Amino acid sequence: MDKFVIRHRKRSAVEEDEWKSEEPIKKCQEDECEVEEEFSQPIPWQKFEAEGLDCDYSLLFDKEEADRLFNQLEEEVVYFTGDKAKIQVYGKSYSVPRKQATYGDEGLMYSFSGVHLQAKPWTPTLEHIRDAVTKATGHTFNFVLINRYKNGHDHIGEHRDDERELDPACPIASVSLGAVRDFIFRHKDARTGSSKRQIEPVKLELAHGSLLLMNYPTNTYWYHSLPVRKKVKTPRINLTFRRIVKNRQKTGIKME
Ligand SMILES: O=C(O)CCC(=O)C(=O)O
Ligand SMILES: [Fe+2]
Repeated sequence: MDKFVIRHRKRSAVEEDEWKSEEPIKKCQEDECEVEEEFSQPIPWQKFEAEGLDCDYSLLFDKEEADRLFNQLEEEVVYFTGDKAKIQVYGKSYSVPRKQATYGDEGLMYSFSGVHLQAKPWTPTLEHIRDAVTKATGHTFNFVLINRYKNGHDHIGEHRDDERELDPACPIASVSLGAVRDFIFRHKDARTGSSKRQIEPVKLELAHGSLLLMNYPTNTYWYHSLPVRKKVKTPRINLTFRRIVKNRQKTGIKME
């Protein structure tokens, strides 16, 4: 078994078309997926793997708690506006197709594509979610990047979170709240160029209250994206908890 897909609901015809327009994938049956229970909390984990890809997926919060956390974040989180909500590509300024915020330990900074985003101090809700992730995984985090997608038009393009200031021993822990969205991994050798290889993408759905761990070396070999899904009418908040090594701090994610 080398590929997984995790689906939580039946798709409409339009959604099926959107999936089919991306490359096909091999599906596995739920019962083929390994369930890991090696972390401190007895929540069931699904492991999915491919060449150079190692991720763990779980439902961290039940619907009631996920709803509550989503609503609290809608009250609490202050997103960047103005120049801080834009990126620079070859000297031109572009608006990011989503809203972003960064929180974390004092003095931490996140930089990409010409913007430098200072971490705001943790809020109580963010501390609560961070601590739940730590309890479930055994890993500690000093920074979170928050992306808010107002509907299915908001998205994030293919990129890797492979910056040298991220501690490779610590997975990137991605918590999703709100609308279910598709999430796609593509191997770097399956993208473009003369050495392009036939490696199937890995597609999954990130559910309300879910936790996805991207373990080393996933972000070395695989790009990921949250594509446009026009049928999605409701918002989603994603929190990627990270561990930044302070004295290595320089840049953040690179958008390509
Ligand atoms: O919204 C997501 O699920 C992904 C966000 C992401 O890739 C990132 O913050 O680097
Ligand atoms: Fe990312």
